[in-house]
Amino acid sequence: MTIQWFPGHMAKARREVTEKLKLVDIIFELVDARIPISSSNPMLKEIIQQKPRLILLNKADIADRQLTEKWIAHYAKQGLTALAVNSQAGKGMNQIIKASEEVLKEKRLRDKAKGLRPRAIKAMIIGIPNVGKSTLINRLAKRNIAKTGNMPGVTKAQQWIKVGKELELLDTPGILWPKFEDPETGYKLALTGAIKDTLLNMQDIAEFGLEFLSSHYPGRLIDQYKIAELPTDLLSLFNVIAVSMGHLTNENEPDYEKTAEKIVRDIRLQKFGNLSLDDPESVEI
Ligand SMILES: Nc1nc2c(ncn2[C@@H]2O[C@H](COP(=O)(O)OP(=O)(O)OP(=O)(O)O)[C@@H](O)[C@H]2O)c(=O)[nH]1
Repeated sequence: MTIQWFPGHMAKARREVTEKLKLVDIIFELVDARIPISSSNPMLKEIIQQKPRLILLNKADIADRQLTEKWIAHYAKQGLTALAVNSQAGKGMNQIIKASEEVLKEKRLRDKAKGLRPRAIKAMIIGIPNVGKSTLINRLAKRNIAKTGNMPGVTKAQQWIKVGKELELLDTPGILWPKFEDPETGYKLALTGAIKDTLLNMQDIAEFGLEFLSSHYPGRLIDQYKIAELPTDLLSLFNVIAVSMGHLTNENEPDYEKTAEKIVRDIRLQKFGNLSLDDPESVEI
């Protein structure tokens, strides 16, 4: 199942998030550590207004560690706190509570000065489909609350979950749409499994992936497909991989469809190791 983000659906998603915003002190903006910008919502700031936000770079276990550090430093320069987390393994969960307290420190001091009793921080998770919202909720709750799956758009229910004494989390995340502005973002979302393949042309996705790998990780490309030397043009590279992998048609021509599927699958299965496709130095922010 894929959410088709028609204007009506976007307006509804926005309304739902705006409603829930009133209930919480802080937003946990969940993004994919491999594509922090491409997996963010283009209107988040406008939607949440002044609400404090903690950025969680999820799936950090399969992202390029150096780039994740670069992203954290990049956000810090903007006065934003970002944490690398791995919701699947439950790594970084304690830091989430500590960082929330830090982000809300001044507000909590002001509340104290007003004589208000300290209470648990109320939070909600917001993110695009398939970024790991349900997995994170289940990890923080230490039990299965929400439905998870490797398909965008499968989250339901609504209640508060106690996470220790300090945090209460809405059990239903806010789901917002990804960016659609440029084809590059689409390819990155497809390569990380955030959107369905059928929304884009498989050969275009593979081509983008190959171009990215040849410029950023040529050694891994050579090793994975046992290529002697990287051709400089993409068509020759496609041909070399097709031959090397034995993806040929009955006429012994390169089978572009099969080869493209193989390349995309291999990227998603981390056959090239940990990859991050957004770099704060090259992505337009
Ligand atoms: N490697 C890795 N995979 C993760 C992590 N967190 C979630 N996943 C996987 O990502 C996929 C999507 O996770 P979900 O929790 O269903 O994502 P969601 O954001 O709730 O998705 P929707 O319900 O579609 O909005 C699942 O296959 C998870 O196992 C993580 O930290 N690391």
